[in-house]
Amino acid sequence: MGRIILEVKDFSFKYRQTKQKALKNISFQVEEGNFFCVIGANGSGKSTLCSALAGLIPHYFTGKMSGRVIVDGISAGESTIAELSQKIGFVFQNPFNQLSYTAGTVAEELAYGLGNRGVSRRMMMEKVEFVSKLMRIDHILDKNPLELSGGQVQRVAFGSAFIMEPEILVLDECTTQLDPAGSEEIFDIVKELNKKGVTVIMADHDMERVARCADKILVLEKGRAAALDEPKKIFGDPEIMQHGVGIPDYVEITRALKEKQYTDRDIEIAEGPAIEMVREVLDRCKLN
Ligand SMILES: Nc1ncnc2c1ncn2[C@@H]1O[C@H](COP(=O)(O)OP(=O)(O)OP(=O)(O)O)[C@@H](O)[C@H]1O
Repeated sequence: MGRIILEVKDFSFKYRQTKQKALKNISFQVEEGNFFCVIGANGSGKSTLCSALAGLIPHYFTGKMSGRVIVDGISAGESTIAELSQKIGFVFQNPFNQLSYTAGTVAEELAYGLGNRGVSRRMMMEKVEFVSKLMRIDHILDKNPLELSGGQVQRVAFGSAFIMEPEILVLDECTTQLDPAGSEEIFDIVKELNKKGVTVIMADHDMERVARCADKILVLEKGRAAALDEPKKIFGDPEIMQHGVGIPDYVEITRALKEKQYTDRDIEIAEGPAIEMVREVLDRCKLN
């Protein structure tokens, strides 16, 4: 087992305005370099968990909290958001909430966090240029962030997170404003960063994407951890849909082939191996 970079210990949280707890006794560990996904029905607590990992709980959202979130040895509850931001970058569902609202241009918005870190002006400009090209926003660097479309703001939010070169990225349904092609383009960048060693924690509704990316999956159900395992075990469990989550199409197809005894292979969760299985079955049908 690799080094544990993030640990959640018996964590519970209730927003001040609500009666029910949004998270109940959640415990898990994330290994450095892993791609860790969080899935669950609407309202199951995914965003609340992401907020706790990024330190927005308890520093921004108030309520009743117990248990601990430990990020690379630091207790999130006892350190500041500024300290945590040295280690964690996040992109949230609503990118407009992530704008600084003090920057006059996209370039200033991207450089905002670097300014707080005392990075030299030359270095800042180099980094802004690199990240803006990566996120394909180099043509809007002089625009006011408040005049951008949702998709552009989402790209700026990603750029602002990437520019800080965090060890951990927390992504909460972070491509809601992008079209499918834009969304895939950004996930290719996220996967590339993950390959280079960045730990990714991602809440997402797209089960194909989760199955393709995740090393481990946490299933939340009404604020509780309903399951925690590798993708093949999670999606291979016939009971998984009872927790309010969908399964990738590839699992449905390969499970049907297995149940109807067209194959004795195990279910597949990803596109490539699932297509291979369907081909094998078709070839065998042709021979018979
Ligand atoms: N800022 C908030 N103030 C009060 N209650 C909140 C707040 N944010 C979330 N909640 C409540 O906490 C519970 C968990 O919500 P949360 O947004 O974490 O779930 P989710 O799994 O991310 O849902 P979705 O998939 O719809 O984004 C819900 O009952 C929700 O109403």
